[in-house]
Amino acid sequence: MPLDSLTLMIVYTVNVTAVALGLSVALLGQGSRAALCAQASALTQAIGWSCLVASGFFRDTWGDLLLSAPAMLLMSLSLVLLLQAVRKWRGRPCLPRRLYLAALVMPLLYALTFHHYPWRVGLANGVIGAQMLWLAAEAIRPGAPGSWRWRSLIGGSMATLALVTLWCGVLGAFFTELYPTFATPHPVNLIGSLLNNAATVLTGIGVLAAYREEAEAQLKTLAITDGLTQVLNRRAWSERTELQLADAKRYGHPMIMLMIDLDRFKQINDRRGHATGDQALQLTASVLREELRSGDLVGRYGGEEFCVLLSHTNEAAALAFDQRLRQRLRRRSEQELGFTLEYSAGLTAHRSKDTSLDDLLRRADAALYEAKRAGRNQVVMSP
Ligand SMILES: Nc1nc2c(ncn2[C@@H]2O[C@H](COP(=O)(O)OP(=O)(O)OP(=O)(O)O)[C@@H](O)[C@H]2O)c(=O)[nH]1
Repeated sequence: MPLDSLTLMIVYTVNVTAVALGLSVALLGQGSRAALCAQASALTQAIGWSCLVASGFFRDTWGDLLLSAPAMLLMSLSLVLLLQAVRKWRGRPCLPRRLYLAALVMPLLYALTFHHYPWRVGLANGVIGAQMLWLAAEAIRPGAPGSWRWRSLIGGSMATLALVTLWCGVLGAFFTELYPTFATPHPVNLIGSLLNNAATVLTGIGVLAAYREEAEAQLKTLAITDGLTQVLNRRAWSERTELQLADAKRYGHPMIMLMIDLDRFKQINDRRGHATGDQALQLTASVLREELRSGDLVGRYGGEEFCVLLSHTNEAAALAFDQRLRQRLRRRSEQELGFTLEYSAGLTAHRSKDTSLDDLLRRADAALYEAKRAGRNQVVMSP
């Protein structure tokens, strides 16, 4: 029995609606902007296809125009939304808002040229096919985050659909008698409908896989980050420092550890409130991040105590770093908090006979204690 193009399209519309509803149930309220874009994309696509199939029952009447032009708008919009989701998942900047307006241009031209079949079919399929190609390229392009699993599902589906859609456009524009309506039982329509069905399911799975990856990455970041200051927490800092120290031992790089403790922090809390104390900690972390180089490590070691590992650094450079840090913290705290933040620090260099991180921590801690005892607001180097 030959395949019936219209039935395939109706089945496809049911399928795309089911995927859209399924994604909404699975992802709604998960707090990911990319997942929200992907859900909105699936819903607009489902409504768009419903309009397009319905328009087939009003061929060449006002009803046809009133249903198929919005269908083009929704399909184009759906691809822009999925493109935004993929870009977010790949850590790329969002596209400008005017792109959403650009999605209006094709449906407008489609409506204006509605009575010129080759034009409108060529235009609509050409633009939608090009959008699919862009989306496929964005998913597949190397050099940005994202596992090959979801990228190949979304990229592969979009690339395949782009070819079919562009081919429909060529047939409609240049071989109109072979392709008089989108429901013509032409092989490209039949194959297109089957591929659309498969691609919708695969894209839906790709979206779920991308969201899962995003959620996993967020959990990993949460597990290693101090919630208040956004620097490494004690465990993550210690683990990474151990690795760097092992490297330093093997290759003989100079390494410095600096233990920093804010001065009279209890007074700040008592006099200005805990919220100001928290702001002071956040400011200190921000100043530390600004001063550090990419290979250095900073972690929150305790309440108002930070540990810094300066790699490829000798004592003189570490003392210069301490001076810069002190000045910047003083300037920014006066500007942003309205009082001066100061700290004491203990500094020690990595030695070849150190057996573990604890050896450095012990010396840095003793030096810090000396700095406090000597009147605070200074750095003491371990002998
Ligand atoms: N606001 C705020 N305070 C914290 C946090 N963690 C620890 N603290 C406070 O930090 C203060 C540390 O006080 P102390 O150990 O006496 O140290 P200090 O007042 O800085 O005195 P010195 O170190 O001798 O200069 C305590 O009052 C803690 O409650 C935090 O996350 N937020």
